[in-house]
Amino acid sequence: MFCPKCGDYVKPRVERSITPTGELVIEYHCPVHGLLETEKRRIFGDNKSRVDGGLYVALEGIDGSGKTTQAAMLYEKLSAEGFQVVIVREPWVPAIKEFLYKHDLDVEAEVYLFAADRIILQREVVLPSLRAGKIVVSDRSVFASLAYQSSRGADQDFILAVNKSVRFPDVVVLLDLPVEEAMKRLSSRVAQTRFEDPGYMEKVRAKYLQLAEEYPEKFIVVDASKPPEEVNREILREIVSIVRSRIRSEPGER
Ligand SMILES: Nc1ncnc2c1ncn2[C@@H]1O[C@H](COP(=O)(O)OP(=O)(O)OP(=O)(O)O)[C@@H](O)[C@H]1O
Ligand SMILES: Cc1cn([C@H]2C[C@H](O)[C@@H](COP(=O)(O)O)O2)c(=O)[nH]c1=O
Repeated sequence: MFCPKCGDYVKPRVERSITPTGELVIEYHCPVHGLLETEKRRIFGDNKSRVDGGLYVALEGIDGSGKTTQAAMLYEKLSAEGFQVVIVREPWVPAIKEFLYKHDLDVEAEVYLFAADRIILQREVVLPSLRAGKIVVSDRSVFASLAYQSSRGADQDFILAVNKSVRFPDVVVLLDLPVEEAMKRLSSRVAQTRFEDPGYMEKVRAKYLQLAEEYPEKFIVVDASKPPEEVNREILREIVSIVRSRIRSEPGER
């Protein structure tokens, strides 16, 4: 892509996001001079395929592992395949998120706040969407609490007990990435959170890999250091094969 400020072609950094009204926004950034071009696409199509009981897919991984990027790509591809897809993100409630980011809390208080936020999100969006046969792609889930808060010393059984009324995802895609690589990716961000400390992230990464062994029926571990399209192809292959076994088509449709 051409950058007028560089006066040359550059390999852009691509950021994808989804607006609440269902538009896919793709931004192309020059690595030196920032935003070059914004592309907007409507991605709500005539999607009729329902998945029996819905499918709750969580994207997990340390900060900067590419969850948001992959969520947007999954939305785009699964919608194009004719599925109804809903994207959500934890933390969900802005006031809870702001409080958690601002204050260095006692870890058990942190567990309660993340769980309260999750319960609100599930009642408001996740559970009704699953009942309607939609695919819910969630940027983080209860497994984030199991990885992050236990890495700060919270007991795993305590975290499970606090989250006892929470629905667990059907599938957890763990985007596994070395911390050094994640920190490089995050360095271009203006605001970094108190959670993005390399030593802490090493513990969190190890905990996620341990959880993948504890819950092998749920976890798909993906090498997130590959290019985004390649990572997405791998995730999509797994999700589509699960979804195909659960499709409920409307009469006269696919
Ligand atoms: N596979 C990839 N290879 C290289 N860069 C990537 C890849 N995936 C995402 N990125 C870039 O890394 C940065 C972080 O990605 P993204 O925001 O998707 O991560 P995240 O896991 O959602 O982070 P956070 O948990 O902090 O919100 C972005 O600049 C994104 O463009
Ligand atoms: C759900 C959840 C999240 N966290 C941490 C993990 C991240 O560092 C932040 C969320 O940041 P993001 O950039 O918006 O993904 O919160 C956590 O510690 N425990 C949880 O349960």
